[in-house]
Amino acid sequence: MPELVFFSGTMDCGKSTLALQIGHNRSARGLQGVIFTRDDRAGEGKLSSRLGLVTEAVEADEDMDVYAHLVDHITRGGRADYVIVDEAQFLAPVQIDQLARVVDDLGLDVFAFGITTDFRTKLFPGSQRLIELADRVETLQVEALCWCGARATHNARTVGGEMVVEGAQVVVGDVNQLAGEVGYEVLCRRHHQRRMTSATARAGALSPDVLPVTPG
Ligand SMILES: Nc1ncnc2c1ncn2[C@@H]1O[C@H](COP(=O)(O)OP(=O)(O)O)[C@@H](O)[C@H]1O
Ligand SMILES: Cc1cn([C@H]2C[C@H](O)[C@@H](COP(=O)(O)O)O2)c(=O)[nH]c1=O
Repeated sequence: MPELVFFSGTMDCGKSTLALQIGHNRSARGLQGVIFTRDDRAGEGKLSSRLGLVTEAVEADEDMDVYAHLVDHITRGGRADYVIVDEAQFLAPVQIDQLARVVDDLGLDVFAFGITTDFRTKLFPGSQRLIELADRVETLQVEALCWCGARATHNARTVGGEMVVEGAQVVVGDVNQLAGEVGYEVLCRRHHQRRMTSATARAGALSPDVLPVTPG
């Protein structure tokens, strides 16, 4: 049975790498996929992984009907044996419904990859709809880690290493940005709740100890 599968996790946990691997393994067996993405860091119409691999993809603009695009592709004689969607959190809920229709009406597997929550721990609308509609939600096996060594479960947005909690939901960016730039850092829940990034934890460790207070 064809499935809609949502591979979800934090930033930097290997989602795009897995998307590329799934595509590679299928193309090695003669299958042809259609790859969609939206707002990849590498630019329009790209699916890129931090391991250095990149492939061409169809940019799923906000007003694209993904189902209609695939029907048109097939009608024109194009092949579509399966579908991959990276940065799926950026898709509109209606586009996730279209992906479900691709599974149910066109009989294709759809593998969607995306982060679940934004820098304020709120679900992205696209991810919410995927959780609602997917046949399976899979967590990636390779854990991204918080600076403390615990499994990273949340995404923080940072400016100069300090966590910010206000701003637009969508700001394309990366982890390990230079000081002063807007960037992201993955944290465990405890440190996300306490707004402790690796930079603020380091600064705290370097500050001189407070003198012990002796009862007078
Ligand atoms: N130099 C490296 N050597 C080995 N693995 C790396 C290196 N750089 C990145 N990675 C791996 O790539 C992962 C990020 O992969 P990527 O597919 O770009 O993540 P995502 O799409 O989830 O943001 C990291 O968690 C790490 O496991
Ligand atoms: C947390 C968060 C992330 N983003 C952006 C930053 C990146 O461009 C992508 C995630 O890409 P990755 O391949 O999973 O690393 O999402 C955002 O726009 N808003 C956020 O709150």
